[in-house]
Amino acid sequence: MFHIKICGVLLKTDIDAVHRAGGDAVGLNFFPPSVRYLDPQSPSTRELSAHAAHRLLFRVGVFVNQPADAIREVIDRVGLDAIQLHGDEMVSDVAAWANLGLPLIRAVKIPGGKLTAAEIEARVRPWIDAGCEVLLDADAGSAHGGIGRSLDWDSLSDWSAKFAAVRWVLAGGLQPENVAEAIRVSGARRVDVASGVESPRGQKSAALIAAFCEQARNAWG
Ligand SMILES: O=C(O)c1ccccc1N[C@@H]1O[C@H](COP(=O)(O)O)[C@@H](O)[C@H]1O
Repeated sequence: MFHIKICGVLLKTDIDAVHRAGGDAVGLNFFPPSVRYLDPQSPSTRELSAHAAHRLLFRVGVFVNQPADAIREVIDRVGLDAIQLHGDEMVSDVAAWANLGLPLIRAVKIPGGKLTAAEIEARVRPWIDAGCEVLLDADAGSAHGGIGRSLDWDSLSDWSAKFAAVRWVLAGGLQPENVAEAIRVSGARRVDVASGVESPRGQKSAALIAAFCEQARNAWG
């Protein structure tokens, strides 16, 4: 689906920076409390999404606890390529979102500290079996995401080695300084970042986006 996703873009210049840096996806955030929130009713959000499509970037809509009907309205109005469910959604409800006809990415919140491969697998497996791709992020409490908290990459390495067929995305606390190490230790083939490429918080930095993408690509060789 993508290798490097820069999440929470707000401006066309952010999208141009992702394109220049060699990222292949952007996240459009539709969670109102987030500093990265985009109003789906605003014409500028549709223009932003169209600009990402023009740059051939994969557009992922980030939603928190939104019913399928509400997400359908955003898709129709803004244009998206995939849906990221980043709240407390229940796997038993997945059919409603699957009916929207776009790939589903489930953010699985992983608690801090060491976990066994079996403990991670227990959290991930129901979503994989329901047809979702999974993005592993730190538990951010009521913020749900985007707070720069890292996972225990060693634990992920044990899990991904045992369950090598699972396609997954590493998120949580990544930044230019640690993304190569995170990839090396965890074995991630895909990464996602929001706060780690911002300065100040909420404002994407073209220099940090470029450094992040370069470090990730170098780590993959
Ligand atoms: O970015 C946000 O504000 C956000 C809000 C609610 C749900 C998800 C959000 N972002 C996602 O969280 C991960 C991790 O963020 P960070 O890199 O640790 O700052 C991010 O990649 C987004 O997919």
